[in-house]
Amino acid sequence: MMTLQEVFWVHKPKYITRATVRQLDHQLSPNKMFVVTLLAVIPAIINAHPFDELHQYVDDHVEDYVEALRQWVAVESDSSDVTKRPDLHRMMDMTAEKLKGMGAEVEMVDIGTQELPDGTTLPLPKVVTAQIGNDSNKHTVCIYGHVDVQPAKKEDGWATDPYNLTDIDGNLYGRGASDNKAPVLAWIHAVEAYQALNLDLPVNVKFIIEGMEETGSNGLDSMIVAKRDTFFSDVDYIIISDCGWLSRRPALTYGTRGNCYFFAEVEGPKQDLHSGVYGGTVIEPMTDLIGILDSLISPSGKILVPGIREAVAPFSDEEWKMYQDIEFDVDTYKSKIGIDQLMYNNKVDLLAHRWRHPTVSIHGIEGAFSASGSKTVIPAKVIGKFSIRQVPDMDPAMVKKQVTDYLHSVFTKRKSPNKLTVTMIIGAKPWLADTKHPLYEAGIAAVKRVFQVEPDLIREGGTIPIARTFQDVTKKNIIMLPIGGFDDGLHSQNEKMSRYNYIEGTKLFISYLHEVAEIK
Ligand SMILES: C[C@H](N)C(=O)N[C@@H](Cc1c[nH]cn1)C(=O)O
Ligand SMILES: [Zn+2]
Ligand SMILES: [Zn+2]
Repeated sequence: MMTLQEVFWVHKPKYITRATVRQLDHQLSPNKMFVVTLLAVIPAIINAHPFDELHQYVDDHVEDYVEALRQWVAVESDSSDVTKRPDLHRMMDMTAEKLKGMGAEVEMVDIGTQELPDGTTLPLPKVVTAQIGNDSNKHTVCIYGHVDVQPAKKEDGWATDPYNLTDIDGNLYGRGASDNKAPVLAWIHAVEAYQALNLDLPVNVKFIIEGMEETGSNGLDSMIVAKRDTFFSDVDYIIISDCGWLSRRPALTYGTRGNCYFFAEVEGPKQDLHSGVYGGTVIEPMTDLIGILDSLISPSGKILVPGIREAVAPFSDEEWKMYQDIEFDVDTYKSKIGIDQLMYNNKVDLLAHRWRHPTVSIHGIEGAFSASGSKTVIPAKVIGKFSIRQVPDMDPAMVKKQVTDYLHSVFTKRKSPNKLTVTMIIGAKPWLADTKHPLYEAGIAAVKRVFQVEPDLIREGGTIPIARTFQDVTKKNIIMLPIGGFDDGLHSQNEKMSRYNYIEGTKLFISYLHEVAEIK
């Protein structure tokens, strides 16, 4: 006769823990009334809920999780600053070590070099891939995240040192805390919790953690293509947690905008000039640049580049209805960002322009005088940096041509002797998922278990450059399962991750792994 332990591992009831089975087996196997007793205990065993055990484990390890985040935030892994590249390499090593420490099969994949504007090359940070579990009877999920960050300096207006995680009133402040270090750690801790309690992981788990997301995921597309028939061959689903909720209500994300990032360089005299001595005689590169940048968008937010607005997929009644039902308070939004007047006054228009319309943002001008104080200079060469967020059905290749042709035509009308060069350095496509896919049902169930509410189904205005490549190359379904708060201040001063979102988010991931395993 089978022991109770064997019976249960064969039939795998939903909520059984190994510990419970071992204990009962020890108590019951000598009993001649085995079958009768077994029938009697089944309901009790089925109700033995490992989530309580797992969630308790998470609650017991909060300070360890905060310490792990502190160590990661301390690394200035800014992918946009080449002088920080050694820190970025160290960050990738730390990520690999953490995954190795939990018994994962880890590889650090060399994705080549990056060409800098001066023609020199620099090694890209290696991509960390990892695998935990290889059971062909289970689904396999691949969790994607990034451990590079946006630039941050205390002088930018941070209240605390951006690289020293600071705990104030339950919020953990630090660059990269929410984007994307805490969510990556939360996934690792979710898997660790199963392991620590000797619970069978419900699915096989793979990780892909990169270090160039914030600059457009350089080198990652080709790695995905190269690994399509190896690393990805047994992956069923891809999970990304690199975005935030829209309100205090948890959310599942089904779309991201893409991004086309441009450099417009205007070159004039061979060096900077005294504005008193030369001003009025030279045609200034900065004036030309401001003129062409001003031609991109009207004060009311209308994109003026011909062809861009025409490419946008129409806004359907169904979408309008969906947006109408989403929890989003316009006044809270305004007060969180500290403005009285927005481009639009109503919720639906605001959400639509945040998620499913393109927009132009002007980010900065390299070569322009920007320090405090007054310098009377005519900069000789300036590079305007702007981006256009992409939505269905825009095509970055088309946008590149539209923007380049348009800026040259505006520049030509100025009859300037200066030289204009337009380059598109990032061309990331938008991504959209099918919310009817069981991955989303699983997300709803996991959110309900942990937060006792239905999640909102939302889109993300930001870009996860690799999302669309994952979809197009691997043909796997993707879900975005955010745990960031709506007010985390990504890319901004005083970025934070709340303890609540970090810890309850870890529990959400624990539950989600279980729900994904249930997908037929
Ligand atoms: C949403 C994600 N956390 C993020 O911040 N992505 C960046 C990626 C990007 C796009 N262009 C350049 N970098 C973003 O949306 O800005
Ligand atoms: Zn991110
Ligand atoms: Zn980011």
